[in-house]
Amino acid sequence: MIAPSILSADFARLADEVAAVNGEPGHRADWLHVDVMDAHFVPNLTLGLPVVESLLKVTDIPIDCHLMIEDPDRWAPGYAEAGAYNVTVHVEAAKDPVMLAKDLRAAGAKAGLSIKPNTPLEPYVEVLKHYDTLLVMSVEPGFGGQKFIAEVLDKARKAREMVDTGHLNLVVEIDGGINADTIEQAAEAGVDCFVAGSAVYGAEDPSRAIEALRAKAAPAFAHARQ
Ligand SMILES: O=C(CO)[C@@H](O)[C@H](O)COP(=O)(O)O
Repeated sequence: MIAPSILSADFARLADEVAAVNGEPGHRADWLHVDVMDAHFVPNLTLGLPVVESLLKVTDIPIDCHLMIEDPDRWAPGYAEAGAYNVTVHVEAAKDPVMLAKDLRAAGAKAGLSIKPNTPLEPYVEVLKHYDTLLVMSVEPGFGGQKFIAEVLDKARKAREMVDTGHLNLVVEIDGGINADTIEQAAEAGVDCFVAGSAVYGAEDPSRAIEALRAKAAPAFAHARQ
């Protein structure tokens, strides 16, 4: 799956920017990645629930909210109640991630857990049994257009192995620095869903960029599953 991140879109023309990734099958975003930043958990400020509510009115692409905020236990369920498809919180910020996953699911969303590049996976394997998505950050959260940190692929590989052996049941998603040069390595590592901001919205034709990313990932994705 390809999930364009609207962080790299033109915020003054959001509805048009969303329409630009809602093309024919093959050119269409599978999920629309929405980065919520609070200027506390990360040093950047983006958008919040009112904008997500507006986006939900203009698209049927499942909305994948990535909450880079403090106190997600308090704020994240609101995004699920609004109708976001997947709501991801940071393990470094959640106070009770197991209870939070239950709250998100009870509100009708998939529950996602994100880990920063320097956060190890192992301590959270039991917690991840309550989640539907693992978002492996391949840049420090906060800004688009950063360089891919290849070292995080070990975490994606471990997660894939646990999914394949039935220890976990989740979508492995990666976020940060994904482009035509890096997507193959991520697909080889067993990633299912690729967030791409600048590689999609920095392209002249975002829907063609999605198609190109998918074409790069597909053979490596298939190879990793042989
Ligand atoms: O969460 C984040 C950044 O914190 C991402 O979703 C970025 O929006 C990805 O942008 P690119 O690295 O693909 O340009």
